[in-house]
Formats: sequence, C-alpha cells, structure tokens
Amino acid sequence: MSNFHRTAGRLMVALDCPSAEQARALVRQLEGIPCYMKVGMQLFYTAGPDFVKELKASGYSVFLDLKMHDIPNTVRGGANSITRLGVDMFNVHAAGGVQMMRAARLGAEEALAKDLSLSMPLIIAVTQLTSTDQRTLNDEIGISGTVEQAVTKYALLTKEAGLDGVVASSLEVPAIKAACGSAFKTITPGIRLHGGELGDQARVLTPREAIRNGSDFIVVGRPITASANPREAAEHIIEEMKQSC
Ligand SMILES: O=C(O)c1cc(=O)[nH]c(=O)n1[C@@H]1O[C@H](COP(=O)(O)O)[C@@H](O)[C@H]1O
Repeated sequence: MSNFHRTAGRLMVALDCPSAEQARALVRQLEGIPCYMKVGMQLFYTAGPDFVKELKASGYSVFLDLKMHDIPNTVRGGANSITRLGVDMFNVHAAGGVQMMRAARLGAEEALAKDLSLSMPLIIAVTQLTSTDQRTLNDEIGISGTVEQAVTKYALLTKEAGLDGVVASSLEVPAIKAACGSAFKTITPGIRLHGGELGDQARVLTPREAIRNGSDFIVVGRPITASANPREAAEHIIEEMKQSC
C-alpha cells in the first residue's frame, strides 16, 4: 500500500450536508480519495439509513456519528440497528457510563450473531466535545480539573467497557495513549489548517500536528466541505499528513 493510501485512510470527511443530493455531490467531488465518510446527525436525520447503505454499496468505509447517550437498553437497541447497516465505526458518549457503553457492544454482538455476513464495527466513545474549552468544562458542565484529566478519565472508562477507542481533540492524544495504550484508537476532530477559521471548535490542531501527536484518524468537516474546491482541500490535508509520518 502506498504512503498516500495509508495516510489518506486516516482521513475522515464529515459529510455535514443538509440533503442527500448535496452529500452525493460532495462524495462525487472526492471520488478516488481513499478516506472514510462520516455521516452525522444533520445528514442522517434527513437521508437516513438508505444513504448509509448507498455509501457502503459504493465501497466507502463509513463512520456513523450519532453519539448515542441514553439508558443502556436503548443504546443496546440503537447499536443493534446501526450494526445491521454494515457501518465500519459508530460512537456513543462516554458520559453514559460503563454499563451503557457495554450495552452498545452487546447490541452490536447480537446483530452479528443473527447475520454472519456482518463484521464488528469499531465502537468509539466521545470524551469531551472539541467545542468544549476549560471554562465551559468547569463552570457550565461542572467537571473539575483540566480538560486533559477529564478526557483521560473517560478514555479509561471506555477501555474498561471494552470499546475500541475515543473521540477527543488531538491535543489529548499523548495522554490518552499513555493511559490506555497505543492500540487504543484515537479519532480526532477539531482539525484546522494553519490560520483557518476556528468556528465553534475550541481545541484544535492542524492535520500535521494531529498526526505528529499520534492521532489514528483525523475528522475534517468545514476545512474541506466549505472550501471552494473540496477535492484540492482534501489532497492538501493528505499531503500534510503524509509529511508528518
Ligand atoms: O464525534 C464527532 O465526530 C465529533 C466529536 C467532537 O468532539 N467534535 C466534533 O467536531 N465532532 C464532529 O466532527 C466534525 C467536525 O467538523 P468541522 O468542525 O466542520 O471540521 C463534525 O461533524 C462534528 O460533529
């Protein structure tokens, strides 16, 4: 496998689009770039499971980002339905606790037991959203300590629950890997090009910095989707990632 393909395989493009048509147009522009496609709430709530199946039928790896956070029984059912879509990765909130995260794995296992053609998706837990800064964590959410401490605690809970890794900012990746081991996956949004608009993201790094920090995957939305040329933007990001390897 070429270095280009290895590094591009660590890019996840957030298809945060208001319609299936717009998402399809974006996917067409990115054709041939071997990235994951991330389907989040905005697209899923309008285009639904059919769009996920369409991406899978076209050969894409899909991260279904619905951030489940509910009672264990409901998350178990949700994970079962999501796994039956054949996605490669999905997520829950670590704040739901160990029992809830274990229920997500159980729901996925139950889906697999019923359909042997399915494979086990990676199940990932969101630690602290990358839009959360230190003040918000302490004063609004009511969690004391540093963001890194809060993220590491949730990462350890995620590992205890038997999930595959966490979503966090790449700033926290060294601490997560030190606490949970290098095989524990880190999926990092909050990626911005040097000097780019932060928007609502608080904890950000560039693609180059994220890969240097040890992120397994970087999640990129607006730096690609809001660009005048999404394909060029994705290629530029892959180039940056390649230089960091
Ligand atoms: O789970 C996620 O993917 C996620 C977690 C998080 O802490 N922060 C975060 O930004 N995301 C998602 O990553 C993407 C980032 O998009 P941009 O800020 O446009 O690059 C969005 O689809 C978010 O929903």
